[in-house]
Amino acid sequence: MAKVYYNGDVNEGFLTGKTVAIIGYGSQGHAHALNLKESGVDVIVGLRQGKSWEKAKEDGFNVFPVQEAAEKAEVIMVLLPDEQQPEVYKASIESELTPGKALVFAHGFNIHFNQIVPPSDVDVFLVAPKGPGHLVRRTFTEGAGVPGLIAVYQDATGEAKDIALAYAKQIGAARAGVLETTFKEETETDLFGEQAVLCGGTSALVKAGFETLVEAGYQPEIAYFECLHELKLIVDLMYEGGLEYMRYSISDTAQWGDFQAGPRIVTDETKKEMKAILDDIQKGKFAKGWILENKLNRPEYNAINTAEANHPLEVVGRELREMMPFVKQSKQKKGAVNHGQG
Ligand SMILES: NC(=O)C1=CN([C@@H]2O[C@H](COP(=O)(O)OP(=O)(O)OC[C@H]3O[C@@H](n4cnc5c(N)ncnc54)[C@H](OP(=O)(O)O)[C@@H]3O)[C@@H](O)[C@H]2O)C=CC1
Ligand SMILES: CC[C@](O)(C(C)=O)C(=O)O
Ligand SMILES: [Mg+2]
Ligand SMILES: [Mg+2]
Repeated sequence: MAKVYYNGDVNEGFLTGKTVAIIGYGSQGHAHALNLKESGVDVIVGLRQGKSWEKAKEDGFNVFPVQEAAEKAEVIMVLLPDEQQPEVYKASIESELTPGKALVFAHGFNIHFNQIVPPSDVDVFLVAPKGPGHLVRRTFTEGAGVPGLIAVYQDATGEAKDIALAYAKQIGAARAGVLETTFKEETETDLFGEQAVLCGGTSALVKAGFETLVEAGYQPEIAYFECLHELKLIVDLMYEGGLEYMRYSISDTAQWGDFQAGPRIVTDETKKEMKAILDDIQKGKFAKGWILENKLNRPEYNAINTAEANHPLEVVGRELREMMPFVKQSKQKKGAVNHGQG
């Protein structure tokens, strides 16, 4: 079994006396900055002028233009959107990477796919929470945490792994468990997970279920509750106790249906497609396409995004959630709204 690091295994002292610059104050950025600050770490934030700048200031941070923040810090955590990172790195971070500093990421994309090539005399590592930033923040405030991965790409100081572990501990990840990996493994598994299972696979499953019921004449509101709203309640049980606990809680009728229907939905064909998706990731085909899509100003991304927002599932869901004030809406992932509450 792999070594899993918990709080007691980690010496947070490796961050003592170091200033950490959090570059970006979005989903991950606000969570890392606030969790580190509340763990006693000296944190500054690097941004461009705009909404996030104001939000980070409201949250009590000293905020600087990216280059100034990178200049002031020993540990520079890059929490900008992946596609923005290479340009900002070239313009404002590279020049501030004096020997012995640490360049840090929450995802290995730009290092693994050679979009950022750091100098050899700095530490380069990643601390990648295995969960959305708003949950990294929310769980931390609740005394819990989201698991994380660390990986060292360059160890110029001889302390890169210890600093990575200390960072992971101070954002709360070692409360849940931290594993060591490589940039390659983190990048490929993260892309696969979000595409095939967590985001792509789940969204497609929910939509197909909703459409099947509505096309058969059932009420959209019932289809929404059945295929989307209740998914959270079912996944919560899996989170707490695996498939076993979910199946313990559901009826035996549902469990028999699960055994019979599941393999008809996720078939050998589906698994073959999953393997093809993984292959595209491993060979760099997905990365190449995403980089190109951004160079072209995201024509396909924007068109799909608009169509998805207008899908009947989303329309009916918005109306139903209005009547459920207890369902939190962390509305603007990218907009630094409601970051404090997750
Ligand atoms: N989202 C998640 O939960 C997870 C993300 N990651 C990784 O974490 C990293 C950050 O992702 P995520 O948190 O989603 O990013 P976001 O899209 O939430 O980041 C947006 C932030 O970046 C700022 N920003 C964007 N462009 C620039 C720029 N050119 N110059 C300065 N600031 C800029 C925005 O400021 P402004 O308000 O001015 O636009 C905002 O503060 C990525 O590497 C991602 O793969 C890893 C695990 C999970
Ligand atoms: C599942 C999506 C994710 O990988 C994440 C929240 O971990 C991301 O890139 O946002
Ligand atoms: Mg992820
Ligand atoms: Mg990801």
